[in-house]
Formats: sequence, structure tokens, C-alpha cells
Amino acid sequence: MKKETACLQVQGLEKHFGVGDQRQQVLQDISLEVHQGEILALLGASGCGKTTLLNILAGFVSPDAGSVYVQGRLSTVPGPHKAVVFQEDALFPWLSVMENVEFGLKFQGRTRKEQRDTALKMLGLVGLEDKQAMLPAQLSGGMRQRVALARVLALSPMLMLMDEPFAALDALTREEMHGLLLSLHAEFSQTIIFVTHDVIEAVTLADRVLVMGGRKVLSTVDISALRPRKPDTDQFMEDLRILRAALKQAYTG
Ligand SMILES: Nc1ncnc2c1ncn2[C@@H]1O[C@H](COP(=O)(O)OP(=O)(O)OP(=O)(O)O)[C@@H](O)[C@H]1O
Repeated sequence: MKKETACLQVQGLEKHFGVGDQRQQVLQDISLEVHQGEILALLGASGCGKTTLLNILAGFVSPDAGSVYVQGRLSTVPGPHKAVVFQEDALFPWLSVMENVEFGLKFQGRTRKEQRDTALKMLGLVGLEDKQAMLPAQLSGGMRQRVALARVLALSPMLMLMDEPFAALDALTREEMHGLLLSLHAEFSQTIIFVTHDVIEAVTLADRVLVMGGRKVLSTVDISALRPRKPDTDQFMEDLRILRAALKQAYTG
């Protein structure tokens, strides 16, 4: 079997917030390894530190102790190799769809033609070529999240960090976005780490789920259902059952 390369290695992360009596430990001794092309879900009760962990991986928040390595190199600040997709799309409202996708490419020093060609290709992949001249406010929530995906993918990041990326969408649009994300992943094989509260979303998308609770990673569940995954198959139901049991354990301690 081919040895998988680690895209991300995390060693001994610790994080506190607040001072004095208000000081609170949010993450304790978090270590993990994510392989190139792997899709990893972070699941756990509200307030257990998922977003804080994602923000540390992104370089938005500094840990009190521990290290993050991306492809073997210490990674402490944000950069184009690790892109972030938020729950709310965070597009620039005054720029057109096309300009939003081109935006990051300018800072990569790409020529005008390269910016336009790459943005057009990405908008085509997310099915929004015909909306390129529109402003974000003229799009639905699902469309805006597609633009956000196109904008991130245009930068060819090796690591995509997503904080409840589809939570604000209705159930049908969320399902469509799952299909879109998986087809983009089949094309680009990025490493993806996403936060979710939705066990079905975790089983649909992830290769592996980290169940967090009490500041720590409490358990890891490998999702074994074959892709493309169908919710009505025995293996999907079994993965769901195992994950729900691990989550229940995390809630009840
Ligand atoms: N900047 C901050 N300053 C102080 N406390 C913070 C800060 N960010 C997060 N916290 C606290 O850290 C804890 C973990 O928050 P975090 O947002 O990481 O949890 P979460 O698991 O992502 O929660 P949710 O599922 O509700 O989004 C919470 O108690 C939160 O109040």
C-alpha cells in the first residue's frame, strides 16, 4: 500500500482564554495528523473548542503551547496554502462575483489574463459562470457559498479549513453543496478539515471524524461507507450509529 503523506501535523496544542478568575482552558494537549487529500470532520458539543482549533490551524489565533506543521513546515500565520471557508460566505459585497474570485489571485502576482481565466474556470466548476457580473447581494445563500468555494479553490490551497460551511443553508441546498464539494475534491484532492454539528454531514463527507469534548479529542471514528455514499445503505447507517454513540459518550463523559 502507498504510504500516505501527512499534510498537517499538530502537536500538543494548548489554549486558554481570559485572565485571572476568568481564565479558562479551551484546548488541552491536542495532537493529530491529517493525510494529504483526507477529509476530516471536527464534531462535538457547542463550546468544546472546535472553532478555536480551526482558527489555530488557520493561523488566526496563537496557541499557548504546541505546534502546527503544514507539509512538514512550522505554520503559524495565515497564508494562501491554507484557505478558510466560513459559515457566512464573507464575500466583498461591493465586488462582482468575478472580482471576488479574482481578488486573491491578484495578490499571488498572477497576470490579468490568468486571473480572469482561473476565475472563469472556478465559476464554471461551481456552476455560476452566468452570474459573474452580479453582486453578492443579488445571489441566494447557496450561490454565495459557491462563490466562496470558487474563491478559495482559485488559490489552489493544499489545505481547506471550513467552519460549519453549510450550516446556514436549507437542507436541499446543503445536500447540493455536499455533492459539489465532493466533486471538487475528486478533481483537486485538497486536504479538508471542517467543523460540523451535523452527524449526517460528517458521515456523508468525511474519511475520519474527530469527536471533541472537555477540551480534548475524545475519539476518532473512521467512516467506512464506500463513496459515493448513500444514506440508505447498511454501511452508512452503521457509521452513523457508531458516530452517534461516540458523540453521546462525549456529551455524557
Ligand atoms: N476570543 C475569545 N475570547 C474568550 N473566550 C473565547 C474566545 N473564543 C472562544 N472562546 C471561548 O472558548 C470556548 C470554545 O469556543 P469555540 O468557539 O472554539 O467552541 P466551538 O466548539 O466551536 O463552539 P460552537 O459549536 O458553539 O461553535 C467557549 O467557551 C468560548 O466562549
